[in-house]
Amino acid sequence: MKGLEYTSRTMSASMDIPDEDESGSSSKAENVESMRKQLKAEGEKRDEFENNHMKEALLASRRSKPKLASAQAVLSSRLEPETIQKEPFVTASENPEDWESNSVLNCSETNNGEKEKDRKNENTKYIADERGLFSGEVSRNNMWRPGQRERWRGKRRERLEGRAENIEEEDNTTEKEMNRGIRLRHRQRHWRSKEAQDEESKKDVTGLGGAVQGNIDGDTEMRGTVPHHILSKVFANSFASSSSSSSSSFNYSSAESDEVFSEGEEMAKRKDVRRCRSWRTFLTMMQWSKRRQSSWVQLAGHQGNLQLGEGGEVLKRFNEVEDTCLQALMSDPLHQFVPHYYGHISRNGENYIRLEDLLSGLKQPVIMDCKMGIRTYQEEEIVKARTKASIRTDMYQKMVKVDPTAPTEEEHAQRGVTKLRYMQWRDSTSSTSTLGFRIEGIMTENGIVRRDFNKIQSKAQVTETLLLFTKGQVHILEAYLSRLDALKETLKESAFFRSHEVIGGSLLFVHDRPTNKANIWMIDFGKTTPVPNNVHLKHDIPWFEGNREDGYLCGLASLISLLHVAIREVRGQDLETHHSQTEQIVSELNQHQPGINETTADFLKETTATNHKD
Ligand SMILES: Nc1ncnc2c1ncn2[C@@H]1O[C@H](COP(=O)(O)OP(=O)(O)OP(=O)(O)O)[C@@H](O)[C@H]1O
Ligand SMILES: O=P(O)(O)O[C@@H]1[C@H](O)[C@H](O)[C@@H](OP(=O)(O)O)[C@H](OP(=O)(O)O)[C@H]1O
Repeated sequence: MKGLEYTSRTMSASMDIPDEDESGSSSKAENVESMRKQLKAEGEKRDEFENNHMKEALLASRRSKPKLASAQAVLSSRLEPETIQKEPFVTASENPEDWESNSVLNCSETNNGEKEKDRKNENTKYIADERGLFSGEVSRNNMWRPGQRERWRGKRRERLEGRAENIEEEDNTTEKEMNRGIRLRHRQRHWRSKEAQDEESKKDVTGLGGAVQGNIDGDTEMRGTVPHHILSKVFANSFASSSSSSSSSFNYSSAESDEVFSEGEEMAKRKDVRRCRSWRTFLTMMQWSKRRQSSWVQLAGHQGNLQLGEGGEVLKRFNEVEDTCLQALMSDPLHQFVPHYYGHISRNGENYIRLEDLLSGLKQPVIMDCKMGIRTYQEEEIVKARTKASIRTDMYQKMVKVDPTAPTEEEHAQRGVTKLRYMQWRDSTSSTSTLGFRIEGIMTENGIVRRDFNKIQSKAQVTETLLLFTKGQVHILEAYLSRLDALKETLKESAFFRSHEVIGGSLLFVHDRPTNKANIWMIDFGKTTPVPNNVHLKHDIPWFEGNREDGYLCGLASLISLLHVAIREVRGQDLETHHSQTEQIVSELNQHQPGINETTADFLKETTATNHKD
């Protein structure tokens, strides 16, 4: 698992924000204060300018309705936005690489309750600070000590171009204070973004819908809001990480930014640079947007049920059962395994659940959807089949396509089957009934989607598919294994899991080589229902009608066990290769040094075996 990073909120909670150094002389404090004023004034102008372009960009993007790639599986965004999502805009690294990788890290934020509370308090403090410190007019020229301005400009340019680490390394207290000023501002913006996001989520949960217009609390900083839900989140993260880490890499570079401005030219050039930066921001934003939209895919499930929202979130057709579950899950230990729930939204008369896009920030996601449980139909389906069974032609056709001999004579004659019959047949011909899960679909690194796993049933076939999915990369298999172990532990503590029959829920496996991330998420709660208080589900015992058992833990245990098998297989193959290589070395040595004794040969074999094991 070395080197592989989880994208879970818990494990990625490393989005560190630098501690403010409270010490310092009063003159330094004055400098910082002046700096803040300076930054505030500059920032407001720049924000206004950039936001105008951002708005144009968003309008243009709406007009052009960005196409979503991959004909097989990617859904096109068919919805016209009615309203604009309100999120605070946070300027950020212009390097889209940073945005993407950090967007995933953003997730970490919701997991650590105490830490988050502290940060929020801190944030409140910063907002108060800013209101106090940044108010009033500032005369720029009297803010600078001789030479300080040039140094600062140089450093600022460097920072924008990708040498943030140098700034940190410079032993110049004044400039460090200045950078702290910037970080303070970025951090403040970051937290405002988060607060506004939280605020919006709350409104959504209470049923007010996702779209809110206007400023929050009349805060003047909110003038700079950009109606891009995810972008602001990503920007915020990007900033938090870029400002927090001295090793942040800004790969962005430009010809203009290499120039050193003279005093006289300074203002005009700065304006130009800002304009260029705005356009660059716009272009990179569009590129980013196009890229991430094209990587989103609906692998399994009802085609057309899901789509990528305007703001980058996933919109799933509203289902009250699922909505209720997601709300409950947000305050359950399982929330770290569930996409973040942002409430619901109405578009063109249709209601949607807004969910975190689990592929966001990934460049070449490889995905697998495993439907969990020893059955995929609810008990009510049995009742329906007994009472008012409707004959499904579509299901008959799906059945015949997989196995023409599957329907009975009667079913052939009526060219239809009941839903229960079809679902039971699906469960029994796949690994659902025996292993407690089945593979629904896989998308490979090159975007090819495969859903032809209907007949994969035996342990050997599943193991082979797991190896195909991970390309036999042990560190990925191990990362998944570890995540499943963590899920198993969390399920034991989950009140939600104890009290719900989970039918048709999936585990979404996602790994991404370029960003070195792997994760497993619980999705699809459309058929997850609470059981009466007197029913205590075990999730790992056989089902019979009435006991509501779903066998979710059977499926999890099978998956864990098969991942072990897959790992052993890869290791075994590696070991075989190592053995044959060692044999070859020994025989070559023997040719050159005929006296090589058996102990040396054994030692060599043993060493390669031990190395391999490590
Ligand atoms: N939050 C998410 N982020 C990214 N992709 C998602 C997300 N939720 C779902 N998907 C994609 O959509 C697919 C289907 O999701 P889901 O199982 O929730 O749909 P469904 O229509 O309810 O499925 P079913 O027909 O099995 O009930 C998943 O396989 C996955 O590829
Ligand atoms: O995967 P398949 O073989 O295509 O079969 C579908 C699958 O079992 C879905 O889970 C089920 O929807 P529900 O989970 O919502 O019942 C759907 O029923 P439906 O056609 O009645 O929607 C089936 O057609």
